[in-house]
Amino acid sequence: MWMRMLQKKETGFDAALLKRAGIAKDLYFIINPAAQNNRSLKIWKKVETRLLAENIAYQAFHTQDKGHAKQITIDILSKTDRETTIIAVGGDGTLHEVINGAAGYPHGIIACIPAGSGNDYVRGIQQTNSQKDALSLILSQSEKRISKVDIGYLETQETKGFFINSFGIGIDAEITYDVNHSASKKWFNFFKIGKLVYIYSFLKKLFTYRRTDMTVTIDGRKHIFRKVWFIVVSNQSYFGGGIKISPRSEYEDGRFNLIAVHDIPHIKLLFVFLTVLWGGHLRLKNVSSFLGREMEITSDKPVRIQADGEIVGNSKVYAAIAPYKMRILSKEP
Ligand SMILES: Nc1ncnc2c1ncn2[C@@H]1O[C@H](COP(=O)(O)OP(=O)(O)OP(=O)(O)O)[C@@H](O)[C@H]1O
Repeated sequence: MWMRMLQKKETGFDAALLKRAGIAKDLYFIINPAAQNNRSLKIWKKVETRLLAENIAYQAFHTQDKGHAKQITIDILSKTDRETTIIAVGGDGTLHEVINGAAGYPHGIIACIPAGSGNDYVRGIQQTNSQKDALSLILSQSEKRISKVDIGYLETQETKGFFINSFGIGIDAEITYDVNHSASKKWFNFFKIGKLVYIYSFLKKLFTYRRTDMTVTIDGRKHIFRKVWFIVVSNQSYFGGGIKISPRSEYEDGRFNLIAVHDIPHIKLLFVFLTVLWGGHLRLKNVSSFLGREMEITSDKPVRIQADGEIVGNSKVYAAIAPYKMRILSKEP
């Protein structure tokens, strides 16, 4: 009976119901129905079927708009001090919002059922991009699977908040903007090749993007890069839907890895992306790599900035490792 009541609740909140169910950690699923061009709902149906079959108590909330996943997360975590697992059913954008809602609540544990187009978080941090494995991980409720992961704090002229994967300034953010506003994303997702949309957009931007000079300060030390294609500051290895741009990133070491790709011709940029396949890009002369806790980047001309695949600003960004870690569920690498 209580199971049925829990499943029906989509917008309410009643921790007492879960307490009566007697489970160690409360489970809340936040589903973004718009992720992967609405395919996420089919994924959620499969998850729901398994939850029902295994008689698992949970609550589910569907987001109604951008920003809603953050608000739902705050609503859940601010009303309890019980161990609470919040599961984003969506892509990196949904997870970005959940992280922003959960930051500062030590009883929150974050997980993700991959249902987006790129899914860099599950690839790099959760360590599994299989929906089935992700759900098993969530249902195992094992303490051993909870890792304490760094998150980044970021400020631009337009916004401030947290990120978990990376942020980037330059052509990567222009591609992010293009992908999120193009009709082609729908078609790539339709044919289940969602991450190829980034490559398609990259090829479109390659000959139109205007490189700019950027000034970077890393833990107080200043560097100037000329004709920058992009600078990415990573907490984990992957960005752009599976590109292993930052293979040396460790998400528990209290440092970011900054990679700047600068002052190279168009054709060589293609070569850089080929060498990424085996990590060879880090040995190229105009690919610079630094580790640090605090970074400030200023571009000479306006250029977009993305964080976890969401556009967060233009031209100037400050970021630092946040003072607290995020508890996340992850498979052993
Ligand atoms: N109900 C909703 N309607 C429209 N957009 C929404 C809704 N809920 C969330 N969003 C927004 O949808 C956007 C895309 O979500 P998300 O990034 O999770 O999926 P994706 O783009 O398919 O995946 P990825 O980022 O991994 O490529 C996010 O910016 C999020 O804020």
